[in-house]
Amino acid sequence: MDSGDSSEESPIQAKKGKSKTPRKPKASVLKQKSPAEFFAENKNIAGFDNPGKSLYTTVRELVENALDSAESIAELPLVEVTIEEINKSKFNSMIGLIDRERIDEALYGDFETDKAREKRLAKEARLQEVQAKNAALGKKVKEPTSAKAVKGRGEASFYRVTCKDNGRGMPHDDIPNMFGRVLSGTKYGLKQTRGKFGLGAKMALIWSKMSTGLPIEISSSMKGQNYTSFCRLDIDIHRNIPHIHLHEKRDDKEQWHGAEIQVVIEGNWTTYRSKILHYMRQMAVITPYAQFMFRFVSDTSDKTVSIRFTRRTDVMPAVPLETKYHPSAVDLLLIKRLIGETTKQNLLQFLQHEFVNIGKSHAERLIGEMGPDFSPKTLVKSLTPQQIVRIHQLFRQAKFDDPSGDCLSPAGEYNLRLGIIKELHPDMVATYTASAQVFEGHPFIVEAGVSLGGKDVKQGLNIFRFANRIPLLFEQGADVVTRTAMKRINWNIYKINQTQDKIGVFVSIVSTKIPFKGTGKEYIGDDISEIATAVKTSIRQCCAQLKSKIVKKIQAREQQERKRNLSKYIGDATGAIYEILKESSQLHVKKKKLMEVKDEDAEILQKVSSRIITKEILSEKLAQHVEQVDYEMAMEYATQSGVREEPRENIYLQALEPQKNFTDFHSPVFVFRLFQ
Ligand SMILES: Nc1ncnc2c1ncn2[C@@H]1O[C@H](COP(=O)(O)OP(=O)(O)OP(=O)(O)O)[C@@H](O)[C@H]1O
Repeated sequence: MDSGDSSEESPIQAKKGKSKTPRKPKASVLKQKSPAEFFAENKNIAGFDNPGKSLYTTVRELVENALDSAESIAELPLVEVTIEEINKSKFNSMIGLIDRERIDEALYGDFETDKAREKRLAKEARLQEVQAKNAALGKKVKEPTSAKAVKGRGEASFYRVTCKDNGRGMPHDDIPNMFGRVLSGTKYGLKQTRGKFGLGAKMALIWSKMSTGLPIEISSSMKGQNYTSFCRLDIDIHRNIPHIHLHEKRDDKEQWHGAEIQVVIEGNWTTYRSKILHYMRQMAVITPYAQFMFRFVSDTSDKTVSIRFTRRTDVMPAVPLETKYHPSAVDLLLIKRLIGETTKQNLLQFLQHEFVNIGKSHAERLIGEMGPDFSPKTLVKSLTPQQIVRIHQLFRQAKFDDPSGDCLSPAGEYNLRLGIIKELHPDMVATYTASAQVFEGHPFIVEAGVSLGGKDVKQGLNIFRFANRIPLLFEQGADVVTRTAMKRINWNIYKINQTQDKIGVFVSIVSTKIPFKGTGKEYIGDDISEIATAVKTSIRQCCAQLKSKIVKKIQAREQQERKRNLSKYIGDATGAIYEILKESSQLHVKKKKLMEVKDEDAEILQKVSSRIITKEILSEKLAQHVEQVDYEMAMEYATQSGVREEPRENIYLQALEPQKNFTDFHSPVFVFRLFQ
């Protein structure tokens, strides 16, 4: 398997050896690798970089398969994910290995020499001292990390990951190939799906084979079947074929349809816990019509986690449709493949039926342009390699209408908004769906949401990215969404403070081809101008909606503050005025004749002494006056800023389903659209 055979030595290494005559380098031997071998050796390509990431990717692959499966039969998804921690002795008993006590401690990676122990204890004592001092000064004290708690290099953690769904299930006979043959799947057509490569589930199996040696177990039942298929298998890495341990039909007593996949792998819950929980939460945001049950089960009960992400709506995006290729999205190889697969006889039919946006007359014109050795009747299977190159050249140069986004299935503004509200509880949220656009012949749709405030949201930008309704959690920095939100949106002009406010930015991109960058399906590059522009426009549209709400809120707050400021002094002012009035009224009674008091003032003083004017009445009148002044100030402000009528506000409506039959009613201030 390993081409760099360890027995081989380089000429440089050989020189260092005792022998004076350098060994001859062996002639390189031609070897082949199976796809399974390749991915086993380069598992980071598929997101299996280390045990922690492998646990995360396994969960992700199984959940995405479960959703694809339920949605393919238009069933509201119900997905149950359980990660069960398996301690070492349980794992050993599972594989039939007897637990052995350590005899020669010094053999182990975590062995501590007396000197090292002394050093560690001294360090711990010093740390404790510092902490005691800090505690005495009322400073924050960090939890001490005991060096003993650090695991030895060889101490692995094992987990049983189970994912159960209510999807389509799988045909009994196909199961072994679906799980035991790398690069086999049912999602290769030109269609918006979460899965694409026919790799994910097999990678989980390869990782389990590499880390625990245990097989994968699949239970599945399809609608209308009276049995459940059960299959336990692993993969023959060298031959890239399934190695079946057990494959049988069992009674389906529950009338269940769906699949349950179970795999035991090495992982690291401690380091990837938050990533896995974030992933589940973000999946719940973009899939509010699904019900997710997530459990982490451990012998240590305080580690146990159980979270239900409840379904909030029955409105499910339409099932994405398989579409044909756009002429500008094909290469030579693809044209050859389409020629090989087509059922059409001649070139005219082939062009019309195997591609989108080529009608009959358009096809005739294209054939005319190809040259004299082409005719509408040319048999497509008889095309020479040169002729195929000519077709390809013309496809690259000719003008075609853009493909429509009808085959795509975005989450929908309704679902996106609902998902954000249900998981984040923001103070404000705005959403926007851009119309379908095209990149290299592939249609794509960008949807965006921007929220302010909410639970578990940090100050500043909180970016949530989705591609074909999969949350993307890694490689955030280089992603088109992150870059756009950080660099190309002037948040200030929308009255949003980029560093102080808790801003949620949600961008979901769906397409028949997501132009992922890098090796994993982790981020979309910033270099595709069509996508970058659509992302920017969508975020800005959301911000514009929020701005009108924010301005209203600021005005209301200012008015409240003005009123509060005035009201604040009512008590003191009343007290002071009343005291003066009281004193004056007493004086007035005593020296009535001596004092020169105007009639109306005398009347007031009279009312004060006869308690017709009391402190309470005075306070009440002042409060009424503040109310009046406040109203007048608000009116004056409104007149100055040009608002002469009731304030207007834009409303943003989005149809739940893109329907074409409608009637518009126009008024000077709005258009009312009625769908039939
Ligand atoms: N839960 C499931 N329900 C029904 N079919 C499933 C399920 N899980 C896997 N499959 C089938 O097995 C095939 C292989 O799955 P796998 O995860 O290896 O690849 P994929 O989902 O097609 O693509 P990707 O590697 O991009 O995820 C799928 O195409 C699907 O047909």
